[in-house]
Amino acid sequence: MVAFAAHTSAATSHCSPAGTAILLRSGRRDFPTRVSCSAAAHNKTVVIGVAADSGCGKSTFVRRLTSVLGGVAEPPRGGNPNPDSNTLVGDTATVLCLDDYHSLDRAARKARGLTALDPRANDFDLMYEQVRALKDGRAVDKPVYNHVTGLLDPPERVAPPRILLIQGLHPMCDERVRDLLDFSIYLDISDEVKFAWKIQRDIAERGHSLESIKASIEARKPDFDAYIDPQKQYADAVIEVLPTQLIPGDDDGKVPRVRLIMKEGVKHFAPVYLFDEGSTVSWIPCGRKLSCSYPGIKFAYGFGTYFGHEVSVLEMDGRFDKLDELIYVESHLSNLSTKYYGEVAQQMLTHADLPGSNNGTGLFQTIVGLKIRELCEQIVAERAAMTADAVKV
Ligand SMILES: Nc1ncnc2c1ncn2[C@@H]1O[C@H](COP(=O)(O)OP(=O)(O)OP(=O)(O)O)[C@@H](O)[C@H]1O
Ligand SMILES: O=C(CO)[C@H](O)[C@H](O)COP(=O)(O)O
Repeated sequence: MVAFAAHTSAATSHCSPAGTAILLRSGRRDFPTRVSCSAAAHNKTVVIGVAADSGCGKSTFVRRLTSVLGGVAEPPRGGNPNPDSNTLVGDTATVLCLDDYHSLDRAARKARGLTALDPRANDFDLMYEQVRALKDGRAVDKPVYNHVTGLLDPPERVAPPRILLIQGLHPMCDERVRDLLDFSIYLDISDEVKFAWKIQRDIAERGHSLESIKASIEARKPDFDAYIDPQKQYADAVIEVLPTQLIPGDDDGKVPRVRLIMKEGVKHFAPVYLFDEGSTVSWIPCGRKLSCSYPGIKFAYGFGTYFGHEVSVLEMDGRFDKLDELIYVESHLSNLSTKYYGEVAQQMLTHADLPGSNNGTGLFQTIVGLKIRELCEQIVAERAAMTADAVKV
């Protein structure tokens, strides 16, 4: 049986260095922060936050999520779009990358000896003002951080969408921004797996050396521990990725053990369960209906506490051999928020090319995407009913 370890209950870490960061303003204040009215009604935009360190799967998760929400989210078009924009705009959802709120460009960070993870390199006041404006139905002129040049480009206009996804290093760091979120997710990748993913990507795609990758991870680690990692205590759902326990000593991340930690009591979010809600289950599905090559697959489900919150935890260790057999696993899970039988399996097959599609990272990202779709639909329906009631009165 897998132990669902309790985490420390006290929230001792803070995202801003003692008494300073979030009120610091930078040269970025020259950027226009004006907002303008649009047709969207007050507080109609649902805001979802996705937090993780760099290279930990935020973009992959957002791709799965926007696919579940419907339509394709693409870089902005029309006007004079910035080809290096970080924004994605779809029929239902707009995705903002919070790197756009870096207040110091690459050279200024280097000169001041700060990493992009440090709140002093980011403008949380502007982030709050603009997320608030979008949530209230007002368009904003949002700055653009250019990852190619490392410079701050002129702002781009963002209209209020039905669903706003804010993804990046700090969606839950500033209390004011955190309070605007209708739901939040933290992607918690263990050091061993993060290192393995980064090596695979940065050596294969970016030509970096092993030593430079190690050095860059080490350099960011103190700020990661101080400002990024503490956000997980606020998340409604956490996807934790750890080395497998099926192969002793294995830590290359190719066979991950993935835990979906779901807070109890979150409005519009009923945690997923395996077999029987409220029980403790360990399940090896390999056999006639699910092919498993070495080292096999093991699921677990149970309860625990996470930073003082009651949570339920679904865990998968191992890899799928054949994605088209996934429906067997799906049929044993409940509260999936699917619209038809087999929707999880179908989504996984559609995105079979994305990283993690053959293991618990892809499975749990897909499930969280479906839960978020239902949550958004319920919030929109609830607000519409409240508006209708107010009109009657
Ligand atoms: N589930 C996964 N399994 C294996 N590798 C993964 C997984 N998710 C992400 N990766 C690796 O990490 C890389 C970065 O993923 P992704 O672009 O989704 O992360 P990100 O957090 O958006 O990164 P960045 O902040 O650097 O833009 C991928 O190219 C892949 O190499
Ligand atoms: O953490 C990051 C993205 O999530 C980047 O490191 C950060 O945005 C700084 O960018 P650059 O690599 O262009 O200096």
